[in-house]
Amino acid sequence: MDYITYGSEENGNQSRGVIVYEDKSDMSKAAGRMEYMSKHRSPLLPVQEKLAKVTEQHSEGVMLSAPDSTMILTNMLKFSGAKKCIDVGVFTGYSALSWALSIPEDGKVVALDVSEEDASIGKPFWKEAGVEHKIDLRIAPANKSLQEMLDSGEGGSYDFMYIDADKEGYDTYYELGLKLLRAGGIIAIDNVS
Ligand SMILES: C[S@@+](CC[C@H](N)C(=O)[O-])C[C@H]1O[C@@H](n2cnc3c(N)ncnc32)[C@H](O)[C@@H]1O
Repeated sequence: MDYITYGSEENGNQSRGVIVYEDKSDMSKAAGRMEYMSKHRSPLLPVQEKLAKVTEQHSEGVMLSAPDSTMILTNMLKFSGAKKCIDVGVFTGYSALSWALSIPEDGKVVALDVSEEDASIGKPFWKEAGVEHKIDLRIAPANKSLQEMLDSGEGGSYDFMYIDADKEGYDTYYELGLKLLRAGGIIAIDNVS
């Protein structure tokens, strides 16, 4: 995870800003920080551990969102009282699971991916965690799903968006995200250094 941006000028937010969270030009410092976080963060829930382990066996298991980075974001979701989230790039469902665990019972995660097969790996874990009712999985290119959400009048209503999919699509996802987020909402973007 590299940048976190807040809100949208279009939605009237006054406090838009960018935090550079990780400087990949100095990997030794980054590795030190990751080691510190791994040692001092709260433990993962057993269901998160299990899904992470299953994902590691996947031929593209390296795509799994880093549990340490994900945990920072889940804390932000809890502190900010987020209810409505968008997960762009589901893979085996680890990030969607983490957001769903961090929002209230009536919250929702709209989870977007093109691979039904990979996303289906996560479904039993969503169920085991008791959060499957919060996750609305949509299998289609994310730009199409995001545009449909805007067209159906959901602009300015989301609290949080996590972008972790095809890099070519990031500009589009970001721009559509700015329209879908409420003022003060958060967009977190993975791997953009
Ligand atoms: C790095 S993985 C996501 C990892 C996931 N966030 C996690 O928690 O482990 C990237 C995902 O983006 C998906 N993807 C690629 N192109 C896409 C597109 N155009 N629209 C939606 N998802 C896409 C891939 O199928 C893949 O599952």
